[in-house]
Amino acid sequence: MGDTTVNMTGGESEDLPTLNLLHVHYDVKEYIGPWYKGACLRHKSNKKILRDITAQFKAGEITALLGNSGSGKTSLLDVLSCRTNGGVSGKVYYNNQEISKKLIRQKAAYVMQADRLLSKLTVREILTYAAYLRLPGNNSKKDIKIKVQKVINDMGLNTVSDSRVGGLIIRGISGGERRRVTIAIQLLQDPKILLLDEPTTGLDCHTARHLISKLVEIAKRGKIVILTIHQPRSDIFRLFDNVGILSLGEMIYFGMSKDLVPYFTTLGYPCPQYANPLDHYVDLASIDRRGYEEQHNTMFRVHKLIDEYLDSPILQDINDKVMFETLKPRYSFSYRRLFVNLYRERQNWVFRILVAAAYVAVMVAFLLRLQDNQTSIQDRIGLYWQSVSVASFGSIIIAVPTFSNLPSIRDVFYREYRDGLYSIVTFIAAYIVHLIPVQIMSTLVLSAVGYW
Ligand SMILES: Nc1ncnc2c1ncn2[C@@H]1O[C@H](COP(=O)(O)OP(=O)(O)OP(=O)(O)O)[C@@H](O)[C@H]1O
Repeated sequence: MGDTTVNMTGGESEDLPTLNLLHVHYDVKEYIGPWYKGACLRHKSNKKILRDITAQFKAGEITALLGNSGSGKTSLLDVLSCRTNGGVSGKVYYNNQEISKKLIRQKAAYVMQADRLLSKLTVREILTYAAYLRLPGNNSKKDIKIKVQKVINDMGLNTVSDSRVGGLIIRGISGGERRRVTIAIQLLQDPKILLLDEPTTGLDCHTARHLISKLVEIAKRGKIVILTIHQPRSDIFRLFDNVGILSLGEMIYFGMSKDLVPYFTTLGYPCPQYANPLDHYVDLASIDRRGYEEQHNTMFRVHKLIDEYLDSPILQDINDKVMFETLKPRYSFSYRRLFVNLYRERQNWVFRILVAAAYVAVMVAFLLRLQDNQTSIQDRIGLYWQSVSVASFGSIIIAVPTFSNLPSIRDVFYREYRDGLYSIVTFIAAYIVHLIPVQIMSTLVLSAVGYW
């Protein structure tokens, strides 16, 4: 599979890198009771943080995750970045490859909420030291300088590149610029996936919009950009390609931002004329805990929204896309490659043909002696029994040349299985499927000779 295939102008080619989630659940163990009882004596309970999350994030697109506090936005980013401390079930794939800590370290960068920057250094110095620490040692001084300048340009930090960052006592660059420096540090490694936990928190509306515009530009260069956000302005909402709204750890909407209002309108929740759609629908997905009745009513509404979304064509469409992109291609590529490899193994084919030809010769010699009378019936039955067993005995003979090929197939399988490219079942299924045409051909030949 190709990697980044989005061009610099934002134009997309067919094979975009994607991050797919399929029925992801995230649970943590909670210990209830006083701490001095220790982990063994305290009552353990399973806390469900995320339930049945299916989503697709594509390169070139920016996705915002929203929801009230505690809805599971940060936890979803944690799952995507393999930073969880509980049990994650379901599948998360990057480009049809199941994610692992190693893969995520290579492909993704995570920008946390807090900006931890050394106050006495300038923006350029901070980025240069970060580049020396993060980039491989074979980068020359000149390469580092070029990369630092590139991220400075990308994040629009040119005017402050030689200013000190500053801190609480001595003021330096602004809050928005500090955020952009933090993001620029992560961009040094040219990640394919950029995850940002509430990047606009603490910024005024104008600075927040400017920051999101920069992230849109970064996404257009072929990155997958996913961020969590609280109450974005409506002009910021329009910048997002996709929106995911979470409540109680479940999705109530995941899809294109332009489809958000039509989707909720069909459910009977149109957006009031002058309201910000995101504010309105995040409110709709929130639990009001001020009183029993309010809590009961809002809980009921949220569960209804979750059920509606689970039955929606939007989720069905995402589900189909994720299934298609994760399971089918790997199966078919595994099958196709095995087939091409085995097809080109001439000795394998020669043996198969020789076995079939030898058996046909025996059969013909035997059949020629048979006559059309009562005594030959027993011989004919014996011949048919023999023909049935030829497939299994033939396979044992054919296994001799196949075994010479097995070590390489086995080694490739172990490597790719460890990399999470496919499961054992997929590989065995591909191996069996590739044999079907050969088996059909040889069975047809044998049956035809037997019949005539
Ligand atoms: N390791 C953990 N152990 C126990 N509970 C956890 C753990 N991680 C998350 N949670 C709980 O899961 C829920 C979701 O947390 P999360 O931080 O993902 O919410 P959020 O939507 O990002 O909230 P906020 O907007 O306030 O940051 C919360 O109730 C939180 O307490």
